[in-house]
Amino acid sequence: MTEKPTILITGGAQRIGLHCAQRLVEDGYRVIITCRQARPEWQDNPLQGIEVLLADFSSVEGIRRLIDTLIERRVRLRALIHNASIWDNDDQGADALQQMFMVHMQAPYLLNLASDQLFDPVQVGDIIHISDHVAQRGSARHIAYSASKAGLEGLSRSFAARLAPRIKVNTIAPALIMFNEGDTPEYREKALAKSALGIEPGPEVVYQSIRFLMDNPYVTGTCLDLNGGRNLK
Ligand SMILES: NC(=O)C1=CN([C@@H]2O[C@H](COP(=O)(O)OP(=O)(O)OC[C@H]3O[C@@H](n4cnc5c(N)ncnc54)[C@H](OP(=O)(O)O)[C@@H]3O)[C@@H](O)[C@H]2O)C=CC1
Ligand SMILES: Nc1nc2c(c(=O)[nH]1)N=C([C@H](O)[C@@H](O)CO)CN2
Repeated sequence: MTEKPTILITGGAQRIGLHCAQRLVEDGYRVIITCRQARPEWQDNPLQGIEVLLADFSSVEGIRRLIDTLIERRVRLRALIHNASIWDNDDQGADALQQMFMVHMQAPYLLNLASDQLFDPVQVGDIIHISDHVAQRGSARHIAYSASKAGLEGLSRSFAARLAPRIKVNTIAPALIMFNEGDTPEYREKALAKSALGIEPGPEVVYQSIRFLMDNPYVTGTCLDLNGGRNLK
């Protein structure tokens, strides 16, 4: 029986990453996700068809440990989705920028540099970076976050040039996709009003964007704006 193509999603234990992992399993892929801690609910309800690798990107050692594990297991990736992210304000100053640099730039950078040992040498592969609409415009309340996401978009363009034609490399830049539990009604109303379409679309639209990029043989080095017309207001 032919082996299922494998997709790695970083930070895939919750929210957008987990939704996309579950949808890709439904599509017939073998999916590996990373997280820092296994969820207690997995004891009684293990994730179906999803392999979990523990990985903490707050240190270079933690990133390299993940890469070494993938190489030791001779994983051959069809796609690598850089989804892991810290969304925090700038109250922690230097630590905020350092940690967001590690997660949004250092981890994608080191994993992408290892792509010749991680991807199937025969079939075309995809690397997809999940950025944010604010990367290109800045954000007064999330300076380190938007700057590190802008760095991620720069990495994406450079790796697209370096890894072509074997691996397509792209970015998806969402605006609001899904709120967090603690978001107040006032915050939600304000956030919805920022885009022309004014909706909280949910994680399916990110999955649809991933499938578009994976299924299209002629798209690399691009950034897919997934923002509900946030730029129109
Ligand atoms: N939600 C939204 O509306 C929007 C999201 N995005 C982007 O989409 C992507 C997914 O968003 P969302 O699902 O809300 O993400 P989350 O805020 O839920 O974070 C995703 C995962 O990142 C992982 N992560 C955080 N720090 C580290 C670390 N040091 N090492 C390893 N993993 C880490 C966490 O893993 P762990 O399980 O270990 O805690 C977490 O589960 C992100 O890149 C985000 O920036 C962009 C615009 C809007
Ligand atoms: N890692 C994360 N990044 C972002 C999140 C999140 O929850 N985790 N949320 C947003 C918001 O949706 C924002 O776009 C509007 O509230 C942005 N990035």
